Amino acid sequence: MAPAPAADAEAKMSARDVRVFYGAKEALKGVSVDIHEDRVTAFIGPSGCGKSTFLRTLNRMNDTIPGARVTGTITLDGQDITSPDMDVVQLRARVGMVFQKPNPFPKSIYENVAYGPRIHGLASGKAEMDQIVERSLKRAGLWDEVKDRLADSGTALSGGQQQRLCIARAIAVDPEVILMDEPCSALDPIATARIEELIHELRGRYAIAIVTHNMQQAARVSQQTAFFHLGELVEYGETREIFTNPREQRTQDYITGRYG
Ligand SMILES: Nc1ncnc2c1ncn2[C@@H]1O[C@H](COP(=O)(O)OP(=O)(O)OP(=O)(O)O)[C@@H](O)[C@H]1O
Repeated sequence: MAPAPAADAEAKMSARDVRVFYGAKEALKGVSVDIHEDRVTAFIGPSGCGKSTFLRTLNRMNDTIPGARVTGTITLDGQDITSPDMDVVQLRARVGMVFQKPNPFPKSIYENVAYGPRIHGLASGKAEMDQIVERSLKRAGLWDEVKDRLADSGTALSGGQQQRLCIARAIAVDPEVILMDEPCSALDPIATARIEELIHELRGRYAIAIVTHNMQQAARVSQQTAFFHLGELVEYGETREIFTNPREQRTQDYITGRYG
């Protein structure tokens, strides 16, 4: 196999030769991908190919899985995040995550957003916290729908609203990167369209990486695409190229629906 290319100094995050083992099983086999500040990067591929496993390496969520082991280098602004010295609580504030199933805390809408800034000491008082909550909900496109009921429970919102609340919660701690793991798969088409619009609006402010099994969605929201198959990164490049002129036969077969 060719040696992994050097880290891209322009990239927000660079993964090089990343391998993930669950016990003895190698689920990810030497993946090298860059995440850029001003772009949305989509991870696509058939079920079980390792998309979510790779996404989780970017903020060390695999640390929470017993038996999981990660090798290789992953940098954030040039700093190696795999180092044992890395403060993972700080890392997960800088590299936030939104999950497949909306998972608001069983607390008020306000508290869902204020929780992170409070534990990270980002607000010096109530007025500042109110501002953070308002700004985060506005950026997540939810403010107008909830501004008159901030004390209501986050879990009482619709699925799409709950997912936007989770995005507001991620935004509230002022992250640099947002990871989204199939954020629309539990949502109806209207709520999905709303999240896709939101991803467009957030691009440029945050580096975004999204796992999706929906190729149309990858084509709509991303500028870069990485195609995974059986734990390998088969092809990575501009979304337009991947979908119109893939270099690899396996990519061609996947995007034309031959498997998946
Ligand atoms: N916690 C775990 N323990 C053991 N094996 C795991 C674990 N999580 C994932 N795997 C295995 O690692 C491989 C990659 O899984 P992963 O969930 O990353 O794939 P994926 O491409 O995101 O799939 P999907 O689209 O179905 O979510 C699969 O073979 C899966 O069974």
